[in-house]
Amino acid sequence: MKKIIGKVRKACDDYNMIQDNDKIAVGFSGGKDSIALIYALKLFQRFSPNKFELEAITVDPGFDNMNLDAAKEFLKEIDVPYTIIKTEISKIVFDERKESNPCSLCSKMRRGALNEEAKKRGINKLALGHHLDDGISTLFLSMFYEGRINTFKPVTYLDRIDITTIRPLIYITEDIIIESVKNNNLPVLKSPCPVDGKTKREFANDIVDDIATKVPHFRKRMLKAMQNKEQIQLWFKPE
Ligand SMILES: Nc1ncnc2c1ncn2[C@@H]1O[C@H](COP(=O)(O)OP(=O)(O)OP(=O)(O)O)[C@@H](O)[C@H]1O
Repeated sequence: MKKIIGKVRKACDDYNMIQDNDKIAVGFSGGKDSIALIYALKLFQRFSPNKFELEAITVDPGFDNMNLDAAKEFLKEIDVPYTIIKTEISKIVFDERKESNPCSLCSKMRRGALNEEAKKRGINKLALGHHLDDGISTLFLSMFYEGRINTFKPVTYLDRIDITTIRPLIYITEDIIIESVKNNNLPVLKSPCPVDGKTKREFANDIVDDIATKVPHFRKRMLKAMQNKEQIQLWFKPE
């Protein structure tokens, strides 16, 4: 966890993610990334120069096989207040709308429910568990499927609801998260989603993994490229 906390601290410093008196809620799916994020932020809270409150919120999409008992127990143990919002997202997305691309609507509805609950609870920062591999695969997906060079930002201000989204795991690769979750015995919920493992995201993740076996320091270089404001050379047409 030390490695993760150090990089969380660096990301928070580099992008001014946390200020004094912030009320931060972690969007907690039950998965490895968000549980690692909660644990890292809880440990970071002890020595962070900026004092902040921390809680966790889960949007329960309504899958039959989603059991959050172990997560509840863990969050109680580490003293992080926890809210679960029951929704009918899975029924709407899979049974009623029978979406051919369920991820997009599901994620929109989840984000909406999460933002709404955060607002209700007086939260001003919403922390999400996206890590470096997610940043790279999002960049690839946007090029492959949208024809633009784009990935999520480390910090995004949502002016409609006056909440800032932060992503403190952006400097951490997935393998470090997997190792840390295992070493610390964090209770990870297996994804209850029926399309888990079969999405475009997994396709992009596989490409990232494949390139990383062939290109030395691939993820580090991609991070550098994503942070590099100066050396961009593309095919812009003259104005
Ligand atoms: N049901 C949910 N309730 C609350 N927050 C969520 C939920 N699902 C996802 N999130 C938040 O959005 C982030 C990105 O979601 P995504 O579905 O891509 O999950 P992921 O990359 O598999 O991460 P995790 O391992 O935390 O599930 C998660 O890390 C988490 O912070």
